[in-house]
Amino acid sequence: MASFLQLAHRNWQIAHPPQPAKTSNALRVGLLGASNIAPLAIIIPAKSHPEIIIAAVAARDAQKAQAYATKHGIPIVHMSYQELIDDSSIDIIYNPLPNGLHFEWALKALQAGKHVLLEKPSTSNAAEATRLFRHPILHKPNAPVLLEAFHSRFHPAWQTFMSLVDRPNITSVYCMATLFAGWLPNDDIRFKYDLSGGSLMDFGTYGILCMRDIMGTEPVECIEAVPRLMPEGFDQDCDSAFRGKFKFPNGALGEVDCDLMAKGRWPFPYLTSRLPYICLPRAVVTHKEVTISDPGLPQTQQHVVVKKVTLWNHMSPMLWHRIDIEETHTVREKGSGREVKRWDVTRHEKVYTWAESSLKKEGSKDAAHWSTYRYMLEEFVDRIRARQGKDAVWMQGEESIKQMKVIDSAYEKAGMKLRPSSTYR
Ligand SMILES: NC(=O)C1=CN([C@@H]2O[C@H](COP(=O)(O)OP(=O)(O)OC[C@H]3O[C@@H](n4cnc5c(N)ncnc54)[C@H](OP(=O)(O)O)[C@@H]3O)[C@@H](O)[C@H]2O)C=CC1
Ligand SMILES: O=C1OC[C@@H](O)[C@H](O)[C@H]1O
Repeated sequence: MASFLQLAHRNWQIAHPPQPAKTSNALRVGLLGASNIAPLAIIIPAKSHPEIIIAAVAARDAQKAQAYATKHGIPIVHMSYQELIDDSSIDIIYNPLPNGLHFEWALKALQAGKHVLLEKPSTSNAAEATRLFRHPILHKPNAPVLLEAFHSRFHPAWQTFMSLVDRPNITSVYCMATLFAGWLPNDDIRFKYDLSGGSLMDFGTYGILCMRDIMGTEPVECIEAVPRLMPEGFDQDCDSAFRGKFKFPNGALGEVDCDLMAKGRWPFPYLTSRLPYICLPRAVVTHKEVTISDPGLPQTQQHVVVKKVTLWNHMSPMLWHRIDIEETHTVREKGSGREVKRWDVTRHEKVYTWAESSLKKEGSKDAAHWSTYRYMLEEFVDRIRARQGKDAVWMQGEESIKQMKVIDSAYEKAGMKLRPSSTYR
């Protein structure tokens, strides 16, 4: 009961953060589109950031833009995306348009001298990502800041989980996320090929990022790719689910499993004490057996450990998460290999703020109401102000390119078309 109240309180705080006064030089953000995600991803996080003002919104439909602005207290409404980008009072453009419009509107915003917070996946494919992140505009003095908004990696739970992984000894990584069928309509932007949809482009991007981050290197090859296409009558170039297996240079395997129309894999309404875990998004890392020093043992015996580390709810750890560290210890005879004894040790960690982490983050001002998006916003502003600390978390443009290369490789392995490139230059 106490932990349920804590969970409810934490989530209430995230939705209702404190609202300190804005500084006189606060950065002004313009929103492209009256999107579903902006309230969670930037409008609410901005409330508690003294240096961020949500100043303007533009939507294709003026009435929709006006209604959105009124609902969220946004002072300026623009009649078109271009008008927003041309607004000289705006410093930052937040781009949560459908994936297929990310490249064009991010580049237009950069060309207008704006910083850009760009929703994931950054672009439609690796060719676009390369053009965008290696654009000369980003490599001149005082270049604007461009960030692919992979919010989850900014959270201390993810960083702490990563510190528990023993990279050289990883044998496999499994990242999964599902959404039950019916949550998204069949004509959602995520299921339209022309808008660069697909489950791999959506939930799958988190899995790919987690896998790459955990491994700390790039896969050599996508060795298996199993898409489930949209139902008949809908866009058959789009995957509603995707499972991809990747081989890494040290032989380790990575598997990404995502489903935006899951049936029978979601626990509701058959909740039992065990089931809630079954379909929760998670990242699981298994390691090979390692020998550890155990001075209490006779010379003829050895002590080995196999470790598995799981982060439950890796995409939205601020709502709830748990890190499981499970170790299987074995003592065996060196010569014969005979097992002398075996036991399991399991511990759990929860890390909602840096103060709860075994890692330290110098100068962090975080608080219990910070979501993954709020952590990211802090780093984004610090980067714009050129005051990022030595422990700064970031997503480099080159990583965004690698991310899209892995996605492309999986679509190619599945025999599917790559998502279409924009003709904008
Ligand atoms: N970081 C995160 O946690 C999340 C990120 N995302 C990402 O954010 C982006 C948007 O997702 P979400 O907010 O759910 O999407 P929405 O369905 O709300 O679409 C976003 C906006 O796209 C605009 N749009 C422009 N052209 C089209 C078109 N042809 N068809 C439909 N919409 C169009 C609409 O703008 P207008 O108002 O002008 O009509 C709409 O407001 C995606 O890239 C997604 O991957 C999504 C959810 C979570
Ligand atoms: O990024 C995302 O996170 C939350 C999901 O519901 C959504 O489909 C996805 O775009």
